[in-house]
Amino acid sequence: MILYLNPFTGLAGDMLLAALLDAGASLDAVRRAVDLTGLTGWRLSAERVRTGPLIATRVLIDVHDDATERPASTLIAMAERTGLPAAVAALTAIAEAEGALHGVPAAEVHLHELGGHDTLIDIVGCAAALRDLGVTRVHCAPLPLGEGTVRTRHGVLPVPAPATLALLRGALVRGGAAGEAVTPTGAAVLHAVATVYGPAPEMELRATGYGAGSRELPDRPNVTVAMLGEPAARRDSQVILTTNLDDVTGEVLGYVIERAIAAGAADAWVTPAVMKKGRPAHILHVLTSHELAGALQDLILTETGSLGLRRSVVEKVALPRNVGTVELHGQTVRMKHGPWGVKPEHDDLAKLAATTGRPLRELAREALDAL
Ligand SMILES: O=C([S-])c1cc(C(=O)S)c[n+]([C@@H]2O[C@H](COP(=O)(O)O)[C@@H](O)[C@H]2O)c1
Ligand code: NI
Repeated sequence: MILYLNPFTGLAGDMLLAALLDAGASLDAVRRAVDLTGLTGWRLSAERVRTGPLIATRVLIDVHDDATERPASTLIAMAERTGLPAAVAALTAIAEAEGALHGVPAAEVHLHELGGHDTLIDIVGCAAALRDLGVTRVHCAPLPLGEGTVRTRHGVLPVPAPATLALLRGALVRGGAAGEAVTPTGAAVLHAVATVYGPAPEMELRATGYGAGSRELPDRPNVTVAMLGEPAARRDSQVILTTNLDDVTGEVLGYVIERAIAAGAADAWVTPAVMKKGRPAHILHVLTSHELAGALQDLILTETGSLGLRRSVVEKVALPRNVGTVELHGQTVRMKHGPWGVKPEHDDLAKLAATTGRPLRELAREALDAL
């Protein structure tokens, strides 16, 4: 599952967790993960709230008699008990950022506000929610940096907070948004899951979630928006390279097709044509990924001697398929299962026909019977 985030007014750890819960993550799964940390006396709930004109989810964290500051190493050890690598990575990144900012080794960092229970619950909660939703890739629109100052136990700091900025190295950011729009906790989770910044990836949208922040804004809902989708693999963008050839032998055409396939082309073929001046010719077509298009273009031009070709971007539609096998006359034959039925792999049948001397069509029937 792909997650695309629109940090409309910003992104804090609690807003991200709320957005993931609103998009369908299980609150029980999140609570079970937090429980594994060994933290005691905490309660986590989610409520539907109005923020501006929108209804969104807000998370509420309630903790009794807990420490409000901790060494970073304590939080990391607690996160390690959850078996959630993203939670450990996020807390380790906070320790490293804080260590670099304050000039102490990461292992000796003592966290103030960031050492509280809410940091642990937000980070472990986000990691558990991402796992529960089956998220494998996170994309995010440019993050609004906010402006002003923030009062911390370090004293007054600029916004974005130094820890947030350190955690956002490599991220796409933009101006705008009021106050502390992105917090170190939100930035740490984005960092830990190797977020890709930019426009929404192509995906089939499955669910959306609105995660509310704690502040009310005068003119807009204070939300982070989560969009969940499946990769749009069935509509893969590819390139077709074509060139008209009236002075190339059949031998060269066959050779170029073989070389193109060996170089990774998805397919290569020729069609007959009658060109200008009534010349009989062939059109060579090579279907390829964008990545291989350059190399295949060079191959075609070098081997055919053509002075040019056409490139067009096409949408390739591929139905889902699985490959199984059957054993036939002591050999393995691959069987392609698609939505339309099953088909034996021709290359395997041809090999079997060569070694057994049996007719190809009979072997195809036997392979289907062997299923
Ligand atoms: O706790 C520490 S050491 C701390 C460091 C810094 C630096 O930028 S350095 C900033 N803060 C502020 O604490 C809160 C934490 O907010 P979360 O929502 O991420 O829990 C935030 O205002 C930071 O700017 C704390
Ligand atoms: Ni700090």
